[in-house]
Amino acid sequence: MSIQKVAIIGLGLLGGSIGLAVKERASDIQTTGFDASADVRKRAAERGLVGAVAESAAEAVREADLVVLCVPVGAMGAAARSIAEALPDHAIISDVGSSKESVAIALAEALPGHTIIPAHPVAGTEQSGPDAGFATLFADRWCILTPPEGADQQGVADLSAFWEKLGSKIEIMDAEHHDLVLAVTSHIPHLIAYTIVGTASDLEDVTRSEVIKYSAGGFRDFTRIAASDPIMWRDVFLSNKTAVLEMLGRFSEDLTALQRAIRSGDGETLHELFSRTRAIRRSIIEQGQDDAAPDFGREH
Ligand SMILES: NC(=O)C1=CN([C@@H]2O[C@H](COP(=O)(O)OP(=O)(O)OC[C@H]3O[C@@H](n4cnc5c(N)ncnc54)[C@H](O)[C@@H]3O)[C@@H](O)[C@H]2O)C=CC1
Ligand SMILES: O=C(O)C(=O)Cc1ccc(O)cc1
Repeated sequence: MSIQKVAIIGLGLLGGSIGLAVKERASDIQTTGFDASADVRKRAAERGLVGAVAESAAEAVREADLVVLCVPVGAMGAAARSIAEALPDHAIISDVGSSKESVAIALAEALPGHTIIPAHPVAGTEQSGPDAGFATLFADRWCILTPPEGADQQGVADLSAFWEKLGSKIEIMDAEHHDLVLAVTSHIPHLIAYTIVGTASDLEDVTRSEVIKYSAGGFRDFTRIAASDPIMWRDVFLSNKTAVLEMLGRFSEDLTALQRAIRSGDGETLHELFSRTRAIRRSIIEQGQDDAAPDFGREH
């Protein structure tokens, strides 16, 4: 069955972008939306992020074929519970959370018997809120679906077709693998950015004005990432604890090896690593995926 009515719960960057992308690229699909914040609901209505802004989560989902939960991962369980009584039996429940195993568990607990197909559009910016969304966010970006074992295949096909209409490329993998891969490619890079910007601001002999004045180089890229939403990222690290700690262990070992190379004057080790990483950056650019690199923010 093709999806005709989509309910979006959470009308910030991701929810708003889905609404705008549907309006621009799949205008035959009707959208309703709800956000727990009255201010966000008001702004969402002013910007026309969805066809209709509902006054409750239940009202938003009552006729939906697909519900997409676009709230911080720590709020997925509560958002799912808030739609439980009004959810049509046939509806697909999905989400856009940055971590997948814990979200899958929270959704399955809140909505037993429903078709749940978690997803993660690997597309975003450091901005958040109802003014941050834009229609092209998902164009040419991966959307990773993590259907649980035995998931309804028609539902997976319908959800894939929905994301393809918004311009995404689809990949399917299990939730545990997703969480390991994203720990390395997204979560730890954010943790490193939060750390380096925090360390610089803590240094007593580096004044705040010097940090700003000399931030034209690599530090500036880190400050963009470190400006990402604090609630969203708190929830990502708490929910993807196992994979992040596993990958952080490996990262610390590699950092210690570099520390040793610097201390012992081992230029060969440094040069070999930096050449390898330069080749990785170049191959990302050759594949037309340079937006996925640290300088990720796009004008919109
Ligand atoms: N920001 C990014 O670049 C990306 C974020 N994600 C994921 O998307 C999700 C949403 O992130 P953003 O849109 O960036 O956040 P956002 O902060 O822009 O929007 C989240 C919205 O959810 C609302 N909300 C919170 N709890 C709610 C509830 N129980 N019911 C209804 N509304 C509720 C908030 O009021 C807020 O307006 C997160 O799970 C995040 O991990 C995924 C890909 C990229
Ligand atoms: O702004 C950036 O650099 C990002 O990395 C955006 C982003 C944040 C979280 C995701 O789960 C996916 C993409």
